[in-house]
Amino acid sequence: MIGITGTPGTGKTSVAVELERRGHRVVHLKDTVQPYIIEEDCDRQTMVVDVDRWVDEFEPFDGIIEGHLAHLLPCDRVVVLRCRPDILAERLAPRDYPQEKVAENAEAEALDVILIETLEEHPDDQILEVDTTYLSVHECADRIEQFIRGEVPPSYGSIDWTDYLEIGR
Ligand SMILES: Nc1ncnc2c1ncn2[C@@H]1O[C@H](COP(=O)(O)OP(=O)(O)OP(=O)(O)O)[C@@H](O)[C@H]1O
Repeated sequence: MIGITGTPGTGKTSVAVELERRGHRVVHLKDTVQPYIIEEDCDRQTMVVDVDRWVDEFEPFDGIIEGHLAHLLPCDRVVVLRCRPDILAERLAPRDYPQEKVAENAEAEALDVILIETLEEHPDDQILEVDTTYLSVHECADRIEQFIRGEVPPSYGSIDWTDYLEIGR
């Protein structure tokens, strides 16, 4: 099972749809969490999920799981999509999120939050970080397919976006 994770707006859904089009079996996290929703957080326009129970009850499969919690699952390998925080804020702009939520996501991206969480769950040699800032969805899908085939080695840690901590504030 390959996980595709990342901060909202990094392009997980877009690349997963492309990989699905190329014949991969893809499961979208948002289609699996419905039974685990505890409450709706209206201020943050988000659902609160019982993550522990969702992880416990998730049945691994041979394919790709896409979503911002995918790295918490027992994946064999994990792709962490990244996007430079200022560009991430631009990608999130059409969503009509409160400014606070855009800034929160940009800050999480600047602080490598999802990568750090991924490193807490998975060994180094199972992780590929992909900077999508200047890659098309097709190019991201190519990179992930190469990683799945073993043609691109695991790697992470070359990104430093601490200069972008104040984006959206
Ligand atoms: N590689 C890319 N280059 C440029 N724009 C992209 C790229 N990937 C996605 N986008 C655009 O960024 C926006 C967010 O993409 P997408 O919904 O796929 O992100 P996501 O990580 O799945 O977000 P969420 O976690 O909220 O579902 C969309 O408008 C999409 O068209």
